[in-house]
Amino acid sequence: MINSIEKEKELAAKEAIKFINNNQIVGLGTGSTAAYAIKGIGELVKNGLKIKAIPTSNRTKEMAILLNIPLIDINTIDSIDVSIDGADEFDSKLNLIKGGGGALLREKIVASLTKELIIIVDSTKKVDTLGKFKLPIEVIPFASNYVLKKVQFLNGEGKIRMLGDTEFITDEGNYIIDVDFGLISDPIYLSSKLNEIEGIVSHGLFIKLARKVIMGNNDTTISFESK
Ligand SMILES: O=C(CO)[C@H](O)[C@H](O)COP(=O)(O)O
Repeated sequence: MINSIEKEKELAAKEAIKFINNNQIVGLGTGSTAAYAIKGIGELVKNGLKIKAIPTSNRTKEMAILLNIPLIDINTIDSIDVSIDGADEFDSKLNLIKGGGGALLREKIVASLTKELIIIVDSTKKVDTLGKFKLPIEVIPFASNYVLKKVQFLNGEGKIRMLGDTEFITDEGNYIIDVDFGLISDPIYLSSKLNEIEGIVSHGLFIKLARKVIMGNNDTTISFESK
């Protein structure tokens, strides 16, 4: 039996894939919610949809290959028509925290190249103020201690993400530091301060990137559009 949160993820994904059209370049997100969309896109491709896709992680790439979704090299295109990805939190301005799955760097690059970024979530991801979910920050391993110290000056308490006894390593060979900033009242300010710190490759604050958030809500979906 599929539980209600999984149902919400699946409903949001099914709604989002309706926005994909023939001959588009499509960004494929990472995570359990994005996986429902990728599965749905696989079905559409099987039934004749012609797209070229750009995966945001090695995991997603493997899934796309298994589903025979044609891929294209991101370095050969100028823009992406539509991307579908998940999020760890979103607020009423459609600012996001992403990176729970550790793919934020490629996700943010894909999001930045995308004309229409559609975020799909279950109803637990909607917040008044971002920050209950610790902010993932991708750092080069050489700078991890330096960045831990620097985020303290921004009132952040960080920990290097571990996988068992060793550091979690991203697809780009970096570490993730998960930082508790408390509630983030000014995500634009925090984002700009983090962008100034040497050694941070990317962070999970996605500001003004999402066009639309589709949230599963019990047996239906609710869409939030950016203004
Ligand atoms: O940002 C992400 C991966 O880096 C995911 O989109 C985010 O963590 C949400 O994942 P899920 O859909 O499994 O809750």
